[in-house]
Amino acid sequence: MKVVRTISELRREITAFRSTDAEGRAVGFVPTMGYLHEGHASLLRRSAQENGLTVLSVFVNPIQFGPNEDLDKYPRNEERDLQVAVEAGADLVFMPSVVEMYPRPRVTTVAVTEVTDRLCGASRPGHFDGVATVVTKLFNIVQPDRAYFGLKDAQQIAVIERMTQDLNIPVEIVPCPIVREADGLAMSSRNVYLSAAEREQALVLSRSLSRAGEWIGEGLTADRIVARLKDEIGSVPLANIEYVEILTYPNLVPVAEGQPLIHIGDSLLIALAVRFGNTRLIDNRLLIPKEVGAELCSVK
Ligand SMILES: Nc1ncnc2c1ncn2[C@@H]1O[C@H](COP(=O)(O)OP(=O)(O)OP(=O)(O)O)[C@@H](O)[C@H]1O
Ligand SMILES: CC(C)(CO)[C@@H](O)C(=O)[O-]
Ligand code: BAL
Repeated sequence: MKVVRTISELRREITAFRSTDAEGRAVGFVPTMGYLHEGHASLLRRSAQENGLTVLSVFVNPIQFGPNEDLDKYPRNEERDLQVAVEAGADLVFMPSVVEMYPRPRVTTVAVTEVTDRLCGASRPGHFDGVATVVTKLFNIVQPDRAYFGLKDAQQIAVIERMTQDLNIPVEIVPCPIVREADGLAMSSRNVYLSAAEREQALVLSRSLSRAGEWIGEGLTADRIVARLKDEIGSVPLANIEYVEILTYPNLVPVAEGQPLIHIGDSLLIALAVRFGNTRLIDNRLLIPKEVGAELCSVK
């Protein structure tokens, strides 16, 4: 595994791979903000299985953080990241500085509308402009055949899929299932911020999302299920709900009112963002039509 810090070095390595790989194998790309965990490792392993070269980027992208967010304290550990990366099958790790990625004042922004109107797009203004802009830059730098993203950030996948279609970026977006701790908590670099009491109470997120599947089976409508989720999460003393929403996926629009969800033909996303102290956690459950009311959709 090789570590590179400049765009020119990275391009040299990828060009060398493409021009010398006798079988013409594909380039897979896993963009991250580092502090790697098993969720990131699952994306790397999948890429390593499906491609001849797996490129990992580790870059805490300042332009996707709001002014009062956790950019300065976002967890970092380069040494551990490299260990996780090598074990999961990364071939090339791109760890650029902020100056390497943004060498001068930026006058260009990639803005994706509509699919960013709700959920994290609404609660983190400007966040997805920052994500779409850096992901476009990274796609242009790496020029991968496939890029791997986790469904924990389901809206991010919807945004990037739409962006690559609208802008004809020649990359296949591969959505990958959410990896959870044994007790159900979705893995996240931000879990490290949680106190023991917050960590314990945060289990309400995965627990209530599982119950929502049962409520769909009982024939409840979206507003009833949202109300029940809010009651269940709200009853946990340390939880502060930012949003709980049920939307169609990947268009991310509200479902028709008054209709039992079990009868809706679209894929559905049940998504939530909840604060425990200063830590903002997200989690979701994606259901595909034949499985509405039954199993969690797992994207193969
Ligand atoms: N638990 C998980 N399962 C699967 N993929 C994940 C998981 N957590 C993060 N990812 C994916 O890893 C990629 C990089 O995400 P990122 O580095 O922001 O990690 P993170 O743990 O989500 O961090 P945080 O939520 O604290 O920002 C994204 O595509 C993200 O969806
Ligand atoms: C895709 C991404 C690496 C862009 O900074 C980030 O939003 C993330 O880690 O999900
Ligand atoms: N995985 C999402 C990155 C962020 O929270 O900024």
